[in-house]
Amino acid sequence: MAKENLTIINDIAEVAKESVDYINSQLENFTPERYFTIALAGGNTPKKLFRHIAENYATALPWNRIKLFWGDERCVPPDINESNFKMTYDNLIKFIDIPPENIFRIKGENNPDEEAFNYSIALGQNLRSRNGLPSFDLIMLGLGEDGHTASIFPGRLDLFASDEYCATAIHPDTGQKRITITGKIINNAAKVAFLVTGVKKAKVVSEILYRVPGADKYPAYFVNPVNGKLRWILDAEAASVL
Ligand SMILES: O=C(O)[C@H](O)[C@@H](O)[C@H](O)[C@H](O)COP(=O)(O)O
Repeated sequence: MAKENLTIINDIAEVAKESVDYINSQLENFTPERYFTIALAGGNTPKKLFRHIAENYATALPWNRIKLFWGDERCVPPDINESNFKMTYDNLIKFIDIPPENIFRIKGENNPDEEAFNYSIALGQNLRSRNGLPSFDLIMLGLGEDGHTASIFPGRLDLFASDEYCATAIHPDTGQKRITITGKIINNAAKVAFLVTGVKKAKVVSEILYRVPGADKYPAYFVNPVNGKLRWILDAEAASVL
């Protein structure tokens, strides 16, 4: 892991400012009709980041030129707390002036197989094509203590070889049905940024970053954008055994 791909933060404000500056700098170089496409992470870690952006940068981004997607979603209705969409809505979307047509919710309440297919179509229709596959401008990923990312869990490394853009998955502990983008889509992004906090993630972060033997059991180990950039953004606790 090249050290320049690793940032240890003291405050989520650093990530918020860097994210806003990066998206604006990219949009400055895009043709006027081109959108910035981003796949957001779910879970709890993004909450503080989203809320900081909502409170400090709600008008600092041209939301009409940004399309929001998710890297994964739980197969639940969008109005319950388990929903990654609800988490994003409550902490970001409800505070920003983004056109509804720029929000591509994974409809987790629908039939998972059908929705995975429908979301794959949406990716193909809305993302730039690179290497013959849809390419996000930015994918934000979280990391589970078991080394999963998006909803690619241990034992499902086949989702890094799959030619599908999206797939269904099952949370190994809860049995919860999920829909996730696949490894090829993740690794076809222009930029992928892990945001990981907390001491509970420190061991898996260290094993992945230092490629220790056996770390290839972790799906996140295989995140390495073919033409893009990979960033690990950690707080001091998550970086505590590096
Ligand atoms: O739907 C999800 O839960 C996420 O996409 C998942 O990949 C998450 O990023 C990790 O499980 C970390 O979750 P926390 O941020 O809650 O630790």
